Amino acid sequence: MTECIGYLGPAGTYTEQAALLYAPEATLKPYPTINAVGAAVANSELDAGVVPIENSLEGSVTFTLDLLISQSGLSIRNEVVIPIDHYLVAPRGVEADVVRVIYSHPQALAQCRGYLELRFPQAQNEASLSTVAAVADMQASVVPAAAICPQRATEIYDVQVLDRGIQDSPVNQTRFAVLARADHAPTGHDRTSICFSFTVDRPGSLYHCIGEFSERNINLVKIESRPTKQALGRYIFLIDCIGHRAEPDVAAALEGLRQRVDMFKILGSYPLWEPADG
Ligand SMILES: O=C(O)C(=O)Cc1ccccc1
Repeated sequence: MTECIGYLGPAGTYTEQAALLYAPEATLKPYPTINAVGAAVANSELDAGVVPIENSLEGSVTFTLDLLISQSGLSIRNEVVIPIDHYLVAPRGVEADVVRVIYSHPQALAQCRGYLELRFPQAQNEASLSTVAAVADMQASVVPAAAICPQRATEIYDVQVLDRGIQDSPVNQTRFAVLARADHAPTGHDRTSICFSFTVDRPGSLYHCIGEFSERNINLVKIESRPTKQALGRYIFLIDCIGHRAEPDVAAALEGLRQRVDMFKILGSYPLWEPADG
């Protein structure tokens, strides 16, 4: 049966591109927010959902991290990485020198921060739910507006392209997570994502947790923290390591860590993304 896969829409977003690359045969369904995609996966309305998780210029997409931390019944089943090339568009007849508002997804605005400060110092930046929602917001604007969007959106909407490649670095890649109710079976080239927190703050707590991996020669590829949202200065740590949770060394490290912490959650083991050109 064809899989039904949700994504942060509407049609034309970078997330849709990632979903198409991941599952060209699937039925794709757009959702307005990352949380809506997560909820639809968790309640079985969807087989899977694609959401952005990390960008090479801007770092983590915190909405997605917070969703993974808080929503039960949700795992990462795969990852997809695509290059991001931003276009600046305006309604036909609106030239760059009259633009007063620029709409986009907060990640896209952040990835073009330097360009916007240099070229549009007077324009106000406005957050939209996605880069394609930004084009609709721009068209509804009563003041002259522009939007930062993917090339695909310039084909879907009747807009004029003011500029392209406007991100602050030519190397701009986003990693997307494919969310499902279960993670992936081992492939031999996997990554595992976990999160955990401590109730009591003691010297060396985090050091000993990380030691569980280094003792077993397991490579950590990401570590960061999010606020618990319960008290200032209290954090949930997120770690990615190489290997699958079913591999004996990884399983032992995870068990060792679990015994050292108060909250522990495996967000998923899934195959490492392999670029098409190897
Ligand atoms: O808004 C989009 O098109 C998205 O898919 C989110 C996003 C925004 C900016 C870079 C990568 C993904």
